[in-house]
Amino acid sequence: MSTEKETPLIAGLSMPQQKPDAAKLLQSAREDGYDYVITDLPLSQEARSDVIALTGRWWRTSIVGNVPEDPPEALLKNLTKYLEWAIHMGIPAVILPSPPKDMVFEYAQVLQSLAIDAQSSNTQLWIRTLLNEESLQRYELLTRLCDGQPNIATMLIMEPLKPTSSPAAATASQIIMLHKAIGAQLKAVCFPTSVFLTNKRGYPTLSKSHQVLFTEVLKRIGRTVRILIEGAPKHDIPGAGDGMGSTKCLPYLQYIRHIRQRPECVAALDTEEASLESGYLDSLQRPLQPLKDHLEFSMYETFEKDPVKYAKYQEACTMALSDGMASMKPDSASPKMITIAVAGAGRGPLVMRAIRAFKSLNADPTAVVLRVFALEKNPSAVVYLQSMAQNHADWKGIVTIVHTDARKLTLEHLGGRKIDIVVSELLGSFGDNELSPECLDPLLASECCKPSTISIPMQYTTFVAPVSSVRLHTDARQQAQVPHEGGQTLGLQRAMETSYVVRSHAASQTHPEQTCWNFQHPAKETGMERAVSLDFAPDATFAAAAGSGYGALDPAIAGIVSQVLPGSGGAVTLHGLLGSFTAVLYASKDHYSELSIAPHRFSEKMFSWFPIYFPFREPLHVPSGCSVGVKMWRKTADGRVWYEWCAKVHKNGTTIAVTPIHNPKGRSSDVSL
Ligand SMILES: C[S@@+](CC[C@H](N)C(=O)[O-])C[C@H]1O[C@@H](n2cnc3c(N)ncnc32)[C@H](O)[C@@H]1O
Repeated sequence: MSTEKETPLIAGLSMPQQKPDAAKLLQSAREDGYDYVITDLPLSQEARSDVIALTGRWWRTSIVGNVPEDPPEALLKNLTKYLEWAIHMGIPAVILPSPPKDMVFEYAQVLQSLAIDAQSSNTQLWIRTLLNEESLQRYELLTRLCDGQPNIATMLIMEPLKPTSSPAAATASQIIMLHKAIGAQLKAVCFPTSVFLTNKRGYPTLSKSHQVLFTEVLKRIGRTVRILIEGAPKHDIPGAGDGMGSTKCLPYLQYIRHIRQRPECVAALDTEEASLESGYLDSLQRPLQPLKDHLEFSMYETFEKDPVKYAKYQEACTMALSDGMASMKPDSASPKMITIAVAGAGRGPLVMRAIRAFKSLNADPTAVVLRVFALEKNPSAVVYLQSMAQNHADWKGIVTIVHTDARKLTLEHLGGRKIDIVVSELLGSFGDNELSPECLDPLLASECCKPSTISIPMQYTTFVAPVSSVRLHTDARQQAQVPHEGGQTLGLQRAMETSYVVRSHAASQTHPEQTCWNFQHPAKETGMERAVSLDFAPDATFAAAAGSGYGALDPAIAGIVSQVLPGSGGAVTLHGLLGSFTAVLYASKDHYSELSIAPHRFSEKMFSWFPIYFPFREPLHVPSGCSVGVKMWRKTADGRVWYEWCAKVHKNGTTIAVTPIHNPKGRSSDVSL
């Protein structure tokens, strides 16, 4: 199925020999199917025929400006003139040279004030960046100097890859750098016509390594990335394709489209999961607080579309029921009753799955029967549950709705019956951050439960990893200005001391995640507070990008990137921490069922949870060979739970840099009990 229309590949063409006549180039490029063309920007007072040939609409939609690679001094002198004109014309994006080697500070100074001006015309500034450490570091320094200015982004220039004795290792190190670029606001990828090889039929094709890199880009940010073909055509194929234009560049576009249509790219971009997620993609959300707030109907509906979560719960219920039935002593007098309480039933999907699990075991009704209590504190959801209990054939006579906070359940609510199995889904992206422990522990310790009562989930473990992403950091900073409750803006301190749920393709996890802490039900440890110190050593540096880890990583590529590469502990800039969790729903001698969003064991195709981002107030630079120490706390007091976090950079026992402790006393963000 072609989905070209829904997710257009936005491709542009740059043919330096045809400049400056953007009007002519645009006409033939569009006939060939390109969406936009690149033209060198004029210096003020330079006369150009295309300025009068094209109306403003074309400049605003179909032209990307290019700042020529002048010598450094001339570049700095002319930058303002070039950009003033682009801003005046409302050109959507301008491509700029990489910062000159010894003039990054000077370049940043001019660029930052121009970028602020360019915001008025929504003009993005794309900095040419090569896929090598030096070029990426220079770009990163530039963006740090420009203080995460949101309209400064990177355009990656694909170069011919050097022949190497180990192509897999070469591709792996390129992928690591690619992930860094994606985390650094990658907006466009440029293929010079010279990187294309020629296939047997004379058509352009990319090397295997370039194909892997490009596929990775499409899988991650294919919905937003711009593609650019640059340079004179090198493949002259008479009568090739159906393009009408005279650019002879159609075969390059056809090849790019061909890669875009590969199943792995289409799968990553066009599944229902991807379209449901797209609203969340790279957009920071405050975590839900289902205990304090009442969820809306549409939110329950969205949750219920998850193809994995409920299947896993049904699996776990089946395991628990079958273990429970196997251990029952036969009693001919009356059937045994198994009592399940669903704590936080919402609209009832877990009730349904518990019933289906019981039915799947084909138990003899004279020997065992099921009772289900659906506990819910949201009055609107209770209305729905009541309707289900009265009308759904599978629920009638089995399900009782109890409108209560699970912490306040009494034996009276249950007609004197104690609970055998508590099923709940009170989990957040960081496992315990929707206060599952605070809700389940009182219930499991109450008169309603027995020492043998089983909880599904039985336990959950929280993970954390350092993350590099200019994009996430910039977006968190922007939250400072976004009006929140009561129309108040958050302010910078609060914005950077708040955690955000985000499905990000623009974040690269720099080290494998490590275990933070764990909660078990029934509780094995007393107290709800936790603290952990973690050390992320430099030699473990890898680039299993957070985005991909969450579902879309090609196992072949995952195999490559998770290798520890020689010299891979290079310098990196961290922008915060990425949290995730794994929940063991049920485990026994014979059975095991879990769900997980931890990148190392992600439950494929599950989209109920996205990772949680804890920002650092300022980016933290980690020089090559240094370790990162992370400390996190879960604190509780006065009916509130909150997290505090900080990090340090150290080498051989000496601390080189630290972040402040974020969110002390929960002054900026917390979860209400
Ligand atoms: C994340 S939703 C899950 C709903 C449903 N089980 C599902 O999977 O779609 C959590 C539900 O638990 C309810 N909830 C949270 N804390 C609760 C508590 N202490 N007692 C009763 N219900 C609670 C919320 O109102 C919400 O309906």
